[in-house]
Amino acid sequence: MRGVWRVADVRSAEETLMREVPDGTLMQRAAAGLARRCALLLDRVYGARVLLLVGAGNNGGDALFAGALLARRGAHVTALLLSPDRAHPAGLTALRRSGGRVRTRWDERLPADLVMDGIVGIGATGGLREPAIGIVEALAVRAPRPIMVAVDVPSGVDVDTGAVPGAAVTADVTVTFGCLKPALVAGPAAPLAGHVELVDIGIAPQAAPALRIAGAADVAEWWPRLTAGSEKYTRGVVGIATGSHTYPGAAVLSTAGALAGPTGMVRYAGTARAEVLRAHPSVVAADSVAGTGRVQAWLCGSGIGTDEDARTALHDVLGTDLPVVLDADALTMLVDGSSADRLRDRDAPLVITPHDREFARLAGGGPGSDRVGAALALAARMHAVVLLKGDRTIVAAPDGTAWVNPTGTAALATGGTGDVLAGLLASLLAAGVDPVRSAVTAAYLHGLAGRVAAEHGPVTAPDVAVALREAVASIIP
Ligand SMILES: NC(=O)C1=CN([C@@H]2O[C@H](COP(=O)(O)OP(=O)(O)OC[C@H]3O[C@@H](n4cnc5c(N)ncnc54)[C@H](OP(=O)(O)O)[C@@H]3O)[C@@H](O)[C@H]2O)[C@@H](O)CC1
Ligand SMILES: [K+]
Repeated sequence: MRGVWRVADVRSAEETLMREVPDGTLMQRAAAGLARRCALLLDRVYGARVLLLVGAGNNGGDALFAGALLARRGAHVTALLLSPDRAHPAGLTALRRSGGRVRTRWDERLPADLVMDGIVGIGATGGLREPAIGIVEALAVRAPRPIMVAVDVPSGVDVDTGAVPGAAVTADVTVTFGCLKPALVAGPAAPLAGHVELVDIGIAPQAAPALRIAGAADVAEWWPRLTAGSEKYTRGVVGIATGSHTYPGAAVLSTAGALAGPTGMVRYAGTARAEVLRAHPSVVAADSVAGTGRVQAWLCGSGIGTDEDARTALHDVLGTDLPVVLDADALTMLVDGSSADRLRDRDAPLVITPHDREFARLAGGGPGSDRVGAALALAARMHAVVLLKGDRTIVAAPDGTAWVNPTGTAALATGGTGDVLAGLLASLLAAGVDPVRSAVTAAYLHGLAGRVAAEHGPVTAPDVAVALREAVASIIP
């Protein structure tokens, strides 16, 4: 698991360490790491043209010191000072001593193979300001486009939320210091960071992380293991109440997702029985939730519709004392409040998997640009684990912990992939995995499956279901 920390926690960790090391040490470590990464991005440092965009704070200081290191290796380094009176004095001296040049006016002709964005870092408030906006826009359309390296964070993003309040830098690479920050991994800011490289400068935040990122090792650890004594019932049985005559595909896809999971058996309940059995002969099918044998968790929602039968299915699922995943149509049915008493009376885990429009219906407004904050608020209100789908899917728990999924891919933005995800998630719950871990694991493997499927061309939801097995096999020993 990797942690992601907010600015206040980074600052406090920085202060702790600064009491132990000589002045300027952290900036020297940051600049050395930054210069090393920039050198790797350039074909050749000697003779390369490097442009530093230098703001008024320490972020600009990092850029100046890194520029000095590159200048010593023969790069032609020019620093453009955006607030000439406030540029980091020691950084400026170092750059000048190393042969770097300093400019205080933007000129379209300033050459650049690589641009270092040291406009603003964790001291940012609001979007970029002039003259930075004009300069960043001009560089973004320059041909050939220079390599854009953001120092610590892309300038212009809201570091704590990942919102992008105005103009911002789009980086190819962000070299960040000490620890990851929310804007590098979540919200609309995350894609602006490009490839994120972490430079260890010795800080170790003590606070709980604002966000967590699962890795393959976590997923492998959480996935239930088969033993010699395993049999279908001990592995868990998952119940799937999805799809209908009108939408049998949703039933087939969510069942496929469940079959890729760790449970030993899948029971289907609903009117798409025939289609499910044709596609997946190992499934045991019934017409209704009430008529289904014992299961350890339920998935209810996608393609089930909102008619009387669908309402009965939702009512019956929520009437159990089992973990439940609600998706799509089930979320729509929640909004009218008719299941409120059932929800209130439940102690068993509930996981909901909305996309933005479903989220808006449930929460009374869309997630906005603070997606983590919005997901956490809904989780607390509904006493449910919220898996908010997106390019960087968020998993938020009622206890205030939040995760962001690192494996997402745009290839998954196609109809039916959410059904596969929900099926897998329900299977993990039925196998006894804790609800947050189930949601994080399902999102992780679903993202990997999307990537695997995309290697073979345009992706459809059935491709993702097939690729899920390969994704599981690549992670689970
Ligand atoms: N933490 C660590 O361990 C280490 C941190 N280090 C580095 O220090 C950085 C933090 O430095 P910092 O605190 O000096 O703030 P910083 O980000 O340079 O910005 C402040 C200046 O920007 C301005 N400004 C604000 N918003 C703006 C906007 N939207 N658009 C334009 N300008 C804006 C603001 O102006 P003002 O509002 O005062 O007019 C103020 O002058 C950190 O990100 C990392 O790179 C490393 O060196 C070593 C270890
Ligand atoms: K920056």
